[in-house]
Amino acid sequence: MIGHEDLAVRTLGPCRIDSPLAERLAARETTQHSVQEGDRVLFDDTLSMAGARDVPVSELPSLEPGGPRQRIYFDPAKTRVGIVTCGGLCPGLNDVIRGLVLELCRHYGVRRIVGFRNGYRGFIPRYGEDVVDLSPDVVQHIDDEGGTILGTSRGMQDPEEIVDALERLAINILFVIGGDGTIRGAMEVVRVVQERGLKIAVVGVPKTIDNDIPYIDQSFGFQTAMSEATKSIHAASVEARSAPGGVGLVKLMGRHSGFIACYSTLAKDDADYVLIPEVPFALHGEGGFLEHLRRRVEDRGHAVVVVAEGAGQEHIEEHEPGRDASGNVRLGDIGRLMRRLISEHLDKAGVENNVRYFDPSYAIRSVPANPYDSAYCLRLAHAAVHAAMAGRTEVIVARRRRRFVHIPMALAVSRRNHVDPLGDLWMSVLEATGQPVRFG
Ligand SMILES: Nc1ncnc2c1ncn2[C@@H]1O[C@H](COP(=O)(O)OP(=O)(O)OP(=O)(O)O)[C@@H](O)[C@H]1O
Ligand SMILES: O=P(O)(O)OC[C@H]1O[C@](O)(CO)[C@@H](O)[C@@H]1O
Ligand SMILES: [Mg+2]
Repeated sequence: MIGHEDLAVRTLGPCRIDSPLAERLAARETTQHSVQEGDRVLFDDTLSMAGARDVPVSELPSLEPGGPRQRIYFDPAKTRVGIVTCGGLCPGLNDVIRGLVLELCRHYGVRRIVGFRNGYRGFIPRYGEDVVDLSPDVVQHIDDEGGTILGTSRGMQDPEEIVDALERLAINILFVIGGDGTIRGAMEVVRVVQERGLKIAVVGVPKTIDNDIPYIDQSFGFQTAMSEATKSIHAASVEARSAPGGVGLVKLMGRHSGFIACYSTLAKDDADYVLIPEVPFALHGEGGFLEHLRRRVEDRGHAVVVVAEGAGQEHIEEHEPGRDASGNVRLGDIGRLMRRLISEHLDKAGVENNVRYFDPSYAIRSVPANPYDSAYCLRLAHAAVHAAMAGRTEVIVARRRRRFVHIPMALAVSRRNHVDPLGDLWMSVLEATGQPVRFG
C-alpha cells in the first residue's frame, strides 16, 4: 500500500526568493479547480481505500500539488537550464520543449537555456553532439511539427559523464522528457548529483504513447496517437466490408500496455476483436480466437481485429528474444503471425477470405500533437518549471485525477500502468466489440 514515504518530494533547500509570479498568486485558494501550495492532494479516491487505512483524514497519504509558489529556490537571473528528450517519439515533445522555454523566459526571466541533442548521449563528449541555445524565438513555432527538435535516442549512458557535462555547463536545472527508462536514467543523475554535493534540480515530464506510466491520468501525446490509430481501424473496416470474407487486421504500438488498442477501438467502434498484452488468449480449439473469428466471418461476412504489438507473445515460436540498446525486450511480430494464422485457418475451414493487414507503426507517434495534447503539454511544462524553480528534484510532474501534482520518480517507475482486465476500460472494450471475456 502506498504511504507517506512513497509520496514525499525532495527539495534542494528552503525557498527564500520572491517568485516573479507572486503577485498573481495573491488571491489563490484551494477550490474545485486549484490547490493552494500549502494544501495537499489526497492519494486515495474511494471511501473504501481511504477507510481501509484507518487513520484520521489529516494522516491520509497525499501528494504535493503542482503549480507556482510564492517563493522559489533558484534566482532566475543566475539560473541555467538544460532540456533533454529521450526514448521513442511521442506527439507533443516539441510542445513541452516550447512550453518550458517560454515559461522560463517570459515568466521567470531565466535567460540561459540549452537543449542537449539526441537524448542522454548529448551529454557524452565522445558522441560529439553540440548543444542548442533555446530562446522564445527558436521555439515559438516548433509545435507545428511532430518529433523533437532536440532529437532523441535509446542506449545506456554513464551518469557520471552526464553530471560532468552539467557541471561543465553550470546547469542548475535539468528537465528530462521521456518514459520509464528516461526517468530511471534521471534517478541515476540525481544520485551522482547528490554524491557530488551539487544543487541541481532534475525534473521529469513523463512521455509515453503507450500510456504505461502509473499514477497519472493519461500521458501527453497518447490522445493524438490513439486518434491517428483510429484512421487505420477505419481503413481496415472499409477494406473488410468491401471484400468477400474480408478481415481487417490492425497492429498497433503498445509493448506491455494495450491502451492505444483499447481507446482507438472504442473511438471507432468498428472492431470485433481487440487483443492486448494484459489479456492472454488461446488461438486454437473450439473456444480459441481463430474459431471464434471463423464463426464471425461466416455469420457476418467480415471482421475487424485490432492487436497490440505486445499481445500474444507466447504464440510466437520462431522469435529470438533480444533487447534494444536501452534494454527493452524486442517483441516478436504478432501482427504478421496473426495474418498468416487467420488466412490459414479460414482456408482450412473452407471459408473464402481476404485478409488486409495494417501496421501504422511509427505513423501514429510522429505526428504533431492535437490541440488537446498541445494544451496539456503546455500545462505540464508550466508545472515542471514551477516545480524546478521551487527547488523540487527527483520528481515528475503529472496530472492525476485532473490535478497537477508532483510524483517522486521512484514511485513513477515502481510499476507499469496496465489495462486492468477487471477494470471499466476493458469492460467497455468487451461491450463495444462483443468479444468473449476470454478465448480458450
Ligand atoms: N534502467 C535504466 N537505468 C538508467 N538509465 C536508463 C535505464 N533505462 C533507460 N535508461 C536511459 O534512458 C534512455 C531512454 O530509455 P528508453 O529507451 O527505455 O526509453 P523510455 O524513456 O523508456 O521511453 P519509451 O516510452 O520510448 O520506452 C536511454 O537512452 C538510457 O540512457
Ligand atoms: O522502434 P523504437 O523507436 O525503438 O520504438 C518502438 C517502441 O516505442 C514505443 O513507441 C514507446 O515509446 C512503443 O510503443 C514501441 O514498441
Ligand atoms: Mg520505456
